[in-house]
Amino acid sequence: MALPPLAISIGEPAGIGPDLILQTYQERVARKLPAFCVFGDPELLAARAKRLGYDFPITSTTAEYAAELFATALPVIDLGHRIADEPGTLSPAAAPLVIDAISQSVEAIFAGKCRGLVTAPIHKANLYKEGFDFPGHTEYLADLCAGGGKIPTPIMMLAHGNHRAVPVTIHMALKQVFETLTPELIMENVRIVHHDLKSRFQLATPKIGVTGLNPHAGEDGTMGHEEIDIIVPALQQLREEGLNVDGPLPADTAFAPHIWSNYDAMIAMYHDQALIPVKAIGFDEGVNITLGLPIVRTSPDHGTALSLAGTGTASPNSFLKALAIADEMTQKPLT
Ligand SMILES: NC(=O)c1ccc[n+]([C@@H]2O[C@H](COP(=O)([O-])OP(=O)(O)OC[C@H]3O[C@@H](n4cnc5c(N)ncnc54)[C@H](O)[C@@H]3O)[C@@H](O)[C@H]2O)c1
Ligand SMILES: N[C@H](C(=O)O)[C@H](O)COP(=O)(O)O
Repeated sequence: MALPPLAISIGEPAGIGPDLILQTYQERVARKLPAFCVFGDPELLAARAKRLGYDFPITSTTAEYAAELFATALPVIDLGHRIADEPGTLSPAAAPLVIDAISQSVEAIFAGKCRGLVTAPIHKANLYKEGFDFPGHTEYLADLCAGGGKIPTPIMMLAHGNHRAVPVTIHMALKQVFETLTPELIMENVRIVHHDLKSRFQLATPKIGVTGLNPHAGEDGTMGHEEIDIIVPALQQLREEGLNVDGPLPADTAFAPHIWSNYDAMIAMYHDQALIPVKAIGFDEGVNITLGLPIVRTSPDHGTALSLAGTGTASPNSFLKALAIADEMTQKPLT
């Protein structure tokens, strides 16, 4: 039996998401891509396709028929929101489309109509203006996956090949990081990463590095106490549980490729500590993978790149990698 399609949420319509989706569909045969359907606005996609010179059909359908249609037309689940094709120009009116695309993709996955989600980039500030109450996809997806009165803890993992990095605190102001970090939060993150590396990446005995927070991992408490008070106790407890963890590693050297390569994942204390290395070694090829959820979700490692939207010059590489990883991950049972 044919696999259900992957869901793609359209992302910010003024950004490069629609361009990348169209370019990816155009390359479906050459790259032997898996079937996917877009949750979005078919008219917007048609207008962007015309602007970019693509002439394949774009058809409104339901997720059930998308895989069958995929060979002949780009299948779009029409969410009923009409947005003008104005690349580079943000409009708050796009927020309902962007948000519904994510939520309805998740609904289709839970209903077994789609098998995993690749998200095109959203413009976070544009959504906040319209009352979107989540810092990003990662936190919104956790909320959508809530069950039994519990919201799962989502983990943001950025991966460039086998170089994987995870921030313990995600989308928050730097000064909030100090109040948020606790041994419990670090342990919860490490346990989820350990679990998902085993179950989703077939790594039987994951080796995990954990960075410090302060310069030189605190230099024995002379440059900050979070290592001694928070990180070391967390690592001790995790070792007692049998996890293979090293740290606190000074964050400035932890991501040197010869050190990072010793670990299946490097866990850092805040967003930029973890994301800068992945984006620096290959902005074009990094993929954002959400762990800790009962669904598979991947995303390119870049944002909306408003100035490139509608120009046809945005690189599709990270988006293609995100699609490939979602395809691979959804062919193995999630445990
Ligand atoms: N997954 C997501 O939804 C996601 C990820 C990152 C950023 N964002 C959002 O995107 C918006 C813009 O963020 P930003 O400017 O910091 O980052 P950005 O990734 O959009 O752009 C950073 C730089 O990289 C370039 N760039 C980005 N993607 C490219 C591609 N595919 N090909 C060639 N060049 C590319 C841009 O032109 C720009 O110079 C923000 O609202 C941010 O929150 C969303
Ligand atoms: N922090 C991510 C990045 O910079 O690549 C990005 O904002 C995406 O976050 P979500 O996947 O939570 O939207």
